[in-house]
Amino acid sequence: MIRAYEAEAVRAAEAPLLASTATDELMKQAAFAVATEVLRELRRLGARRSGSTVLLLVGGGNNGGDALYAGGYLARRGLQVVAALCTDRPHERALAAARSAGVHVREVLDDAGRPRREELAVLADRAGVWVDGLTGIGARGGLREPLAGVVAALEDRRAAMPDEPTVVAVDVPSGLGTDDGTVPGPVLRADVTVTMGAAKPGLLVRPAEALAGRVVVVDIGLGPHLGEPALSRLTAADVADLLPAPVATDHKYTRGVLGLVAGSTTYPGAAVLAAAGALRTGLGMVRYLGPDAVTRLVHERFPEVVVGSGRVQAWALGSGIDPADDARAEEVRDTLQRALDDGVPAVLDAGALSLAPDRLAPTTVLAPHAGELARLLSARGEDTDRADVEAAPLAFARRAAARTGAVVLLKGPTTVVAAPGGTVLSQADGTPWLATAGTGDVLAGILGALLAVRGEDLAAGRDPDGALTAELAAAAALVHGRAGARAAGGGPVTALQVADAVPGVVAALLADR
Ligand SMILES: NC(=O)C1=CN([C@@H]2O[C@H](COP(=O)(O)OP(=O)(O)OC[C@H]3O[C@@H](n4cnc5c(N)ncnc54)[C@H](OP(=O)(O)O)[C@@H]3O)[C@@H](O)[C@H]2O)[C@@H](O)CC1
Ligand SMILES: [K+]
Repeated sequence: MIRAYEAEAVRAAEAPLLASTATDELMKQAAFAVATEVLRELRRLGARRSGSTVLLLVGGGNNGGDALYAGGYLARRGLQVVAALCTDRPHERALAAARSAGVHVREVLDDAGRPRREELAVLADRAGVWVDGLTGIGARGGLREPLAGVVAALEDRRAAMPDEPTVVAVDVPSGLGTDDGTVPGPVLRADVTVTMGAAKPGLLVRPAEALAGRVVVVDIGLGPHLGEPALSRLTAADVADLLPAPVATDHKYTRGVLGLVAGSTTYPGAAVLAAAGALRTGLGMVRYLGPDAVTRLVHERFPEVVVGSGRVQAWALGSGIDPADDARAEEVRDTLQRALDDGVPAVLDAGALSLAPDRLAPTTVLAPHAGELARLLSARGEDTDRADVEAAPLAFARRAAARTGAVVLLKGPTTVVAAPGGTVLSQADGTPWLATAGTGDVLAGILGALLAVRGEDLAAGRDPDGALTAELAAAAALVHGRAGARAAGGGPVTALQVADAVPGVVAALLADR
């Protein structure tokens, strides 16, 4: 599990260590890790960058101190290091250490405190690696001047350079929404982010995540002082632990039965895709409820699907359903109400989202994309649209979970899952090729199967804050993403191919357990 902590929690965890260690000890550890990563990048870049300098971008806080100490280590290794001071109050001890190690220091603000763009451009052009120590977790809101101007000038310069430099961010890319994953203003996009003590939520959710590059977490001993994470990301090992493999005494009812209300005469394929997702994930049985024509199509593909109602451990409702079809809408509403009354978990996507009652259960998963989430909240009196959600998916997933009392799985290039009890997860396991019709139906099937096989652990109030439900939703996103990547193999992929790749993914996850 990758655990991410907000700036305040990291500060609180640092406090006892700062009190008990010598001056700048933690900062030197952090700086050493940054220097190590810079050297690794230079090695990776090889001869192309030999003789090039390292440019330190130094702000007025401890983040700039990290960069200066890192520069000192690099200068002692024989590299040409230039520190561009973007503040009139640099960290004094770190600056002295950098100077005595041979770092060249340049002031890049004029007397009025504005960035000297030409001088900055010359320094930027000469450097193969930029170390971004402008601001870290101490910054609040979008970057102010002069740092906003410094970042804008550097981004302009980078765009004009034939050979882009490698940018190594100290702790977080400067300007990024550390806690909320937003991009509130100019941000210096990084290729590598060396983050201290623990990951931060903004490094694991869009849109900020896309500007952080590869994230390296440096252990500076905060572990015992950190509490509950603000956000987590499941690894393959975590997902393997969540998947119960069948045992010899299992039969189809103990393995879990999923009830599927999906597909319509307008979108019959959605039922096939959701069934495929569920069956390929592995469960005892799928029961299908739908129109005859769709049932025939499902049966042609999957004769093992059982038609008609009966006992189930979970429901998947909504894929390919037109909420304007009154009879079908009624069926979804009735089924959902019974599930809620009986404490049976359910996943709702597509057509079922607009049919959900105001309040749901923590074992109900709503699986919207950004536009659907905006409509869901708008229907509950909030004035919001797709662009708002895409700009702050973490905040909106949380808000929707709080508002509905359900787990919310917000689909996107990174999937955000929020539970009403506060658990939040994000998964980025897929491939852009997954943005194609029908893959959402497959995801609903995968998640439906996971809810069914873990149905006993979710039944009748056993997951009161939605924490396990949220983990299963995140696990479904991982399985779906990996299946997409496996099926795509770097090229286009269709939804049914994604479903067909799921058994291989599940087998690989279980084999590594
Ligand atoms: N403590 C330690 O030993 C350790 C600390 N560590 C490191 O310290 C970092 C945190 O350092 P920090 O708390 O000094 O804050 P930091 O991120 O440098 O920013 C403060 C500077 O930014 C400025 N500023 C603020 N908002 C701004 C804005 N919107 N736009 C523009 N400027 C803005 C603010 O200016 P001011 O508001 O004072 O005018 C001030 O100059 C952390 O990320 C990690 O790298 C680790 O290595 C572990 C050991
Ligand atoms: K930074």
